Amino acid sequence: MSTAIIGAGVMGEALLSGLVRAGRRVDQLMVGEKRAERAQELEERYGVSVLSNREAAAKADTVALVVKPQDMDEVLGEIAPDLRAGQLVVSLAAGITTAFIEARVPEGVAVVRVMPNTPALVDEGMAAISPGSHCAEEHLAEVESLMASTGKVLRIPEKQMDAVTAISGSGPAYIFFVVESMVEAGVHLGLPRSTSTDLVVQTLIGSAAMLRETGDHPVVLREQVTSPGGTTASALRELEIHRVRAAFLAAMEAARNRSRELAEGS
Ligand SMILES: NC(=O)C1=CN([C@@H]2O[C@H](COP(=O)(O)OP(=O)(O)OC[C@H]3O[C@@H](n4cnc5c(N)ncnc54)[C@H](OP(=O)(O)O)[C@@H]3O)[C@@H](O)[C@H]2O)C=CC1
Ligand SMILES: O=C(O)[C@@H]1CCC=N1
Repeated sequence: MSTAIIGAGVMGEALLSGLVRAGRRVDQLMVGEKRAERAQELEERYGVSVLSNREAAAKADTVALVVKPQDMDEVLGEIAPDLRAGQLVVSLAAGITTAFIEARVPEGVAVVRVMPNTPALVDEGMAAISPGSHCAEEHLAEVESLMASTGKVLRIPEKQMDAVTAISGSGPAYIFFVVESMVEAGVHLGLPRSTSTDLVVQTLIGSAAMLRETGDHPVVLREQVTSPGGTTASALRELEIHRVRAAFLAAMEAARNRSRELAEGS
Protein backbone atom coordinates (compact mmCIF):
# COMPACT_ATOMS: atom_id res chain seq x y z
CA MET A 1 0.00 0.00 0.00
CA SER A 2 1.48 3.37 -0.99
CA THR A 3 1.09 6.36 1.30
CA ALA A 4 1.32 10.09 0.59
CA ILE A 5 1.91 12.56 3.42
CA ILE A 6 0.68 16.03 2.52
CA GLY A 7 2.14 18.67 4.84
CA ALA A 8 5.50 17.57 6.20
CA GLY A 9 5.93 19.86 9.20
CA VAL A 10 6.47 18.59 12.75
CA MET A 11 3.69 15.99 12.77
CA GLY A 12 4.04 15.00 9.11
CA GLU A 13 7.74 14.27 9.62
CA ALA A 14 6.96 12.33 12.82
CA LEU A 15 4.63 10.08 10.81
CA LEU A 16 7.07 9.78 7.90
CA SER A 17 10.03 8.90 10.13
CA GLY A 18 7.91 6.34 12.03
CA LEU A 19 6.89 4.63 8.79
CA VAL A 20 10.51 4.52 7.64
CA ARG A 21 11.67 3.09 11.01
CA ALA A 22 8.86 0.51 10.84
CA GLY A 23 10.31 -0.72 7.55
CA ARG A 24 7.76 0.66 5.07
CA ARG A 25 9.34 0.67 1.62
CA VAL A 26 10.55 4.18 0.80
CA ASP A 27 9.42 3.76 -2.81
CA GLN A 28 5.88 3.32 -1.43
CA LEU A 29 6.07 6.64 0.48
CA MET A 30 5.70 10.11 -0.99
CA VAL A 31 5.42 13.61 0.36
CA GLY A 32 3.51 16.69 -0.78
CA GLU A 33 5.14 19.81 0.69
CA LYS A 34 4.92 23.31 -0.68
CA ARG A 35 8.24 24.73 0.61
CA ALA A 36 11.05 23.75 -1.81
CA GLU A 37 13.88 23.75 0.77
CA ARG A 38 11.83 21.62 3.19
CA ALA A 39 11.04 19.20 0.35
CA GLN A 40 14.74 18.86 -0.45
CA GLU A 41 15.59 18.30 3.24
CA LEU A 42 13.07 15.42 3.43
CA GLU A 43 14.28 13.87 0.17
CA GLU A 44 17.86 13.89 1.50
CA ARG A 45 16.94 12.67 5.01
CA TYR A 46 14.55 9.82 4.09
CA GLY A 47 15.04 9.17 0.39
CA VAL A 48 11.32 9.75 -0.28
CA SER A 49 9.94 11.37 -3.44
CA VAL A 50 8.53 14.83 -2.96
CA LEU A 51 5.74 15.50 -5.44
CA SER A 52 3.09 18.13 -5.95
CA ASN A 53 0.04 17.59 -3.73
CA ARG A 54 -2.03 16.61 -6.77
CA GLU A 55 0.48 14.03 -8.04
CA ALA A 56 0.90 12.55 -4.56
CA ALA A 57 -2.89 12.35 -4.08
CA ALA A 58 -3.37 10.71 -7.47
CA LYS A 59 -0.64 8.07 -6.97
CA ALA A 60 -1.12 6.95 -3.38
CA ASP A 61 -3.57 4.37 -1.98
CA THR A 62 -3.65 6.30 1.31
CA VAL A 63 -3.41 10.09 1.52
CA ALA A 64 -2.49 11.45 4.97
CA LEU A 65 -3.33 15.13 5.45
CA VAL A 66 -1.03 16.75 8.00
CA VAL A 67 -1.49 20.44 7.22
CA LYS A 68 -2.87 22.97 9.70
CA PRO A 69 -6.65 22.81 10.20
CA GLN A 70 -6.89 26.30 8.65
CA ASP A 71 -5.27 24.95 5.41
CA MET A 72 -7.48 21.86 5.07
CA ASP A 73 -10.22 23.44 2.97
CA GLU A 74 -7.67 24.74 0.43
CA VAL A 75 -5.71 21.47 0.25
CA LEU A 76 -8.86 19.36 -0.12
CA GLY A 77 -10.06 21.69 -2.90
CA GLU A 78 -6.69 21.25 -4.65
CA ILE A 79 -6.49 17.42 -4.47
CA ALA A 80 -10.19 16.48 -4.78
CA PRO A 81 -10.06 16.22 -8.61
CA ASP A 82 -7.24 13.64 -8.30
CA LEU A 83 -8.90 11.42 -5.70
CA ARG A 84 -10.99 8.41 -6.70
CA ALA A 85 -13.28 5.85 -5.08
CA GLY A 86 -11.36 3.17 -3.19
CA GLN A 87 -8.68 5.54 -1.85
CA LEU A 88 -8.32 6.30 1.83
CA VAL A 89 -7.91 9.85 3.18
CA VAL A 90 -6.54 10.13 6.72
CA SER A 91 -6.64 13.47 8.50
CA LEU A 92 -4.35 14.20 11.45
CA ALA A 93 -5.67 17.76 11.88
CA ALA A 94 -7.15 19.02 15.14
CA GLY A 95 -10.82 19.91 14.99
CA ILE A 96 -11.51 18.93 11.36
CA THR A 97 -14.35 16.38 11.26
CA THR A 98 -14.74 13.41 8.93
CA ALA A 99 -17.99 15.04 7.69
CA PHE A 100 -16.00 18.16 6.66
CA ILE A 101 -13.66 16.00 4.59
CA GLU A 102 -16.35 13.72 3.18
CA ALA A 103 -18.17 16.80 1.85
CA ARG A 104 -15.05 17.75 -0.14
CA VAL A 105 -13.87 14.39 -1.61
CA PRO A 106 -15.45 12.17 -4.29
CA GLU A 107 -17.99 9.56 -3.28
CA GLY A 108 -16.41 6.23 -2.38
CA VAL A 109 -13.28 7.76 -0.80
CA ALA A 110 -12.99 6.44 2.77
CA VAL A 111 -12.06 8.92 5.52
CA VAL A 112 -10.43 8.28 8.89
CA ARG A 113 -9.64 10.95 11.49
CA VAL A 114 -6.57 10.58 13.69
CA MET A 115 -5.31 12.52 16.69
CA PRO A 116 -1.59 11.71 17.09
CA ASN A 117 1.04 13.28 19.34
CA THR A 118 4.72 14.20 19.00
CA PRO A 119 6.15 11.32 21.11
CA ALA A 120 5.51 9.48 17.84
CA LEU A 121 9.01 10.74 16.99
CA VAL A 122 10.45 8.27 19.53
CA ASP A 123 7.91 5.47 18.88
CA GLU A 124 6.01 6.35 22.08
CA GLY A 125 3.12 8.12 20.36
CA MET A 126 -0.53 7.91 21.37
CA ALA A 127 -2.92 8.04 18.43
CA ALA A 128 -6.71 7.92 18.61
CA ILE A 129 -8.58 7.02 15.41
CA SER A 130 -12.23 7.36 14.34
CA PRO A 131 -13.90 6.15 11.15
CA GLY A 132 -15.88 8.36 8.80
CA SER A 133 -19.26 7.28 7.51
CA HIS A 134 -18.09 5.20 4.49
CA CYS A 135 -15.24 3.45 6.18
CA ALA A 136 -14.73 -0.32 6.24
CA GLU A 137 -12.80 -2.41 8.76
CA GLU A 138 -9.92 -2.71 6.25
CA HIS A 139 -9.52 1.09 6.24
CA LEU A 140 -9.40 1.31 10.03
CA ALA A 141 -6.95 -1.60 10.09
CA GLU A 142 -4.70 0.20 7.58
CA VAL A 143 -4.71 3.38 9.70
CA GLU A 144 -4.05 1.31 12.83
CA SER A 145 -1.06 -0.22 11.09
CA LEU A 146 0.18 3.23 9.91
CA MET A 147 -0.06 4.74 13.38
CA ALA A 148 1.20 1.62 15.20
CA SER A 149 4.54 2.35 13.55
CA THR A 150 4.83 5.32 15.94
CA GLY A 151 3.29 4.01 19.18
CA LYS A 152 -0.08 3.03 20.63
CA VAL A 153 -3.39 3.29 18.79
CA LEU A 154 -6.89 3.48 20.26
CA ARG A 155 -10.20 3.40 18.37
CA ILE A 156 -12.65 5.99 19.71
CA PRO A 157 -16.03 7.45 18.69
CA GLU A 158 -15.50 10.73 16.80
CA LYS A 159 -17.53 12.68 19.37
CA GLN A 160 -14.64 12.13 21.82
CA MET A 161 -12.01 13.59 19.45
CA ASP A 162 -12.01 17.16 20.81
CA ALA A 163 -11.46 15.88 24.36
CA VAL A 164 -8.77 13.46 23.16
CA THR A 165 -7.03 16.35 21.39
CA ALA A 166 -7.00 18.28 24.68
CA ILE A 167 -5.51 15.33 26.58
CA SER A 168 -3.05 13.36 24.43
CA GLY A 169 -2.74 15.62 21.35
CA SER A 170 -1.70 18.73 23.29
CA GLY A 171 -0.65 16.74 26.38
CA PRO A 172 3.10 16.54 25.68
CA ALA A 173 3.24 20.36 25.85
CA TYR A 174 1.75 20.35 29.37
CA ILE A 175 4.29 17.76 30.51
CA PHE A 176 7.19 19.74 29.00
CA PHE A 177 5.83 22.83 30.77
CA VAL A 178 5.86 20.95 34.09
CA VAL A 179 9.41 19.73 33.42
CA GLU A 180 10.55 23.25 32.54
CA SER A 181 8.96 24.60 35.73
CA MET A 182 10.59 21.92 37.92
CA VAL A 183 14.01 22.46 36.32
CA GLU A 184 13.72 26.23 36.98
CA ALA A 185 12.68 25.51 40.57
CA GLY A 186 15.79 23.33 41.00
CA VAL A 187 17.96 26.18 39.74
CA HIS A 188 16.20 28.51 42.17
CA LEU A 189 17.06 26.06 45.00
CA GLY A 190 20.74 26.35 44.00
CA LEU A 191 21.30 23.29 41.79
CA PRO A 192 23.34 23.59 38.59
CA ARG A 193 20.96 23.62 35.60
CA SER A 194 22.36 20.38 34.16
CA THR A 195 21.95 18.57 37.50
CA SER A 196 18.41 19.88 37.87
CA THR A 197 17.56 18.79 34.30
CA ASP A 198 18.98 15.27 34.81
CA LEU A 199 17.04 14.88 38.06
CA VAL A 200 13.72 16.06 36.60
CA VAL A 201 13.94 14.10 33.33
CA GLN A 202 14.83 10.80 35.03
CA THR A 203 12.12 11.40 37.68
CA LEU A 204 9.59 11.85 34.88
CA ILE A 205 10.74 8.72 33.03
CA GLY A 206 10.78 6.67 36.24
CA SER A 207 7.31 7.86 37.26
CA ALA A 208 5.91 7.15 33.78
CA ALA A 209 7.44 3.66 33.84
CA MET A 210 5.85 3.01 37.27
CA LEU A 211 2.43 4.04 35.94
CA ARG A 212 2.79 1.76 32.92
CA GLU A 213 4.42 -1.22 34.64
CA THR A 214 2.42 -1.35 37.89
CA GLY A 215 -0.94 -0.29 36.44
CA ASP A 216 -1.58 1.27 39.88
CA HIS A 217 -3.79 4.33 40.24
CA PRO A 218 -1.74 7.56 40.37
CA VAL A 219 -3.19 8.32 43.81
CA VAL A 220 -1.70 5.06 45.15
CA LEU A 221 1.70 5.88 43.65
CA ARG A 222 1.54 9.45 45.00
CA GLU A 223 0.67 8.20 48.49
CA GLN A 224 3.72 5.89 48.43
CA VAL A 225 5.93 8.98 48.03
CA THR A 226 4.15 11.03 50.67
CA SER A 227 5.63 10.21 54.07
CA PRO A 228 3.52 11.45 57.01
CA GLY A 229 4.64 14.92 58.05
CA GLY A 230 7.34 14.84 55.36
CA THR A 231 8.59 16.93 52.45
CA THR A 232 6.16 15.70 49.78
CA ALA A 233 3.09 16.54 51.89
CA SER A 234 4.43 20.09 52.29
CA ALA A 235 4.93 20.41 48.52
CA LEU A 236 1.53 18.94 47.62
CA ARG A 237 -0.22 21.35 50.00
CA GLU A 238 1.33 24.24 48.02
CA LEU A 239 0.14 22.72 44.69
CA GLU A 240 -3.41 22.56 46.10
CA ILE A 241 -3.22 26.12 47.51
CA HIS A 242 -2.09 27.32 44.06
CA ARG A 243 -4.99 25.46 42.46
CA VAL A 244 -2.83 23.41 40.08
CA ARG A 245 -5.54 20.74 39.74
CA ALA A 246 -8.13 23.40 38.78
CA ALA A 247 -5.62 24.97 36.39
CA PHE A 248 -5.21 21.63 34.56
CA LEU A 249 -8.97 21.26 34.25
CA ALA A 250 -9.34 24.82 32.89
CA ALA A 251 -6.42 24.32 30.48
CA MET A 252 -7.84 21.14 29.00
CA GLU A 253 -11.33 22.63 28.72
CA ALA A 254 -9.75 25.53 26.80
CA ALA A 255 -7.97 23.10 24.45
CA ARG A 256 -11.18 21.10 23.92
CA ASN A 257 -13.08 24.34 23.15
CA ARG A 258 -10.37 25.49 20.72
CA SER A 259 -10.59 22.16 18.90
CA ARG A 260 -14.35 22.73 18.50
CA GLU A 261 -13.69 26.25 17.15
CA LEU A 262 -11.18 24.90 14.60
CA ALA A 263 -13.95 22.64 13.31
CA GLU A 264 -15.92 25.78 12.54
CA GLY A 265 -13.00 27.31 10.62
CA SER A 266 -11.90 30.02 13.09
N1 LIG B 1 2.29 19.31 16.38
C1 LIG B 1 1.56 18.46 17.11
O1 LIG B 1 1.90 18.10 18.24
C2 LIG B 1 0.29 17.90 16.56
C3 LIG B 1 -0.25 18.36 15.38
N2 LIG B 1 -1.43 17.84 14.93
C4 LIG B 1 -2.02 18.31 13.69
O2 LIG B 1 -1.07 18.12 12.66
C5 LIG B 1 -1.25 19.14 11.67
C6 LIG B 1 0.09 19.75 11.37
O3 LIG B 1 0.59 20.33 12.57
P1 LIG B 1 2.13 20.66 12.73
O4 LIG B 1 2.94 19.58 12.10
O5 LIG B 1 2.33 21.01 14.14
O6 LIG B 1 2.22 21.99 11.85
P2 LIG B 1 3.39 22.48 10.90
O7 LIG B 1 3.09 23.89 10.60
O8 LIG B 1 4.71 22.10 11.48
O9 LIG B 1 3.18 21.58 9.58
C7 LIG B 1 2.27 21.84 8.57
C8 LIG B 1 3.02 21.71 7.28
O10 LIG B 1 2.11 21.78 6.19
C9 LIG B 1 2.70 22.61 5.21
N3 LIG B 1 1.65 23.11 4.32
C10 LIG B 1 0.82 24.17 4.48
N4 LIG B 1 0.02 24.32 3.41
C11 LIG B 1 0.35 23.30 2.56
C12 LIG B 1 -0.10 22.93 1.28
N5 LIG B 1 -1.06 23.62 0.65
N6 LIG B 1 0.46 21.85 0.71
C13 LIG B 1 1.43 21.15 1.30
N7 LIG B 1 1.93 21.48 2.51
C14 LIG B 1 1.40 22.54 3.13
C15 LIG B 1 3.36 23.69 6.01
O11 LIG B 1 4.26 24.44 5.23
P3 LIG B 1 4.52 26.00 5.63
O12 LIG B 1 5.18 25.97 6.96
O13 LIG B 1 5.38 26.48 4.51
O14 LIG B 1 3.15 26.66 5.66
C16 LIG B 1 4.04 22.84 7.08
O15 LIG B 1 5.26 22.30 6.64
C17 LIG B 1 -2.24 20.14 12.23
O16 LIG B 1 -3.48 19.96 11.61
C18 LIG B 1 -2.32 19.80 13.70
O17 LIG B 1 -3.61 20.04 14.22
C19 LIG B 1 -2.10 16.85 15.59
C20 LIG B 1 -1.59 16.37 16.76
C21 LIG B 1 -0.37 16.84 17.35
O1 LIG C 1 -1.76 22.77 19.13
C1 LIG C 1 -2.40 22.20 18.23
O2 LIG C 1 -3.41 22.75 17.70
C2 LIG C 1 -1.99 20.82 17.76
C3 LIG C 1 -3.10 19.84 17.92
C4 LIG C 1 -2.73 19.01 19.10
C5 LIG C 1 -1.34 19.37 19.36
N1 LIG C 1 -0.93 20.32 18.59
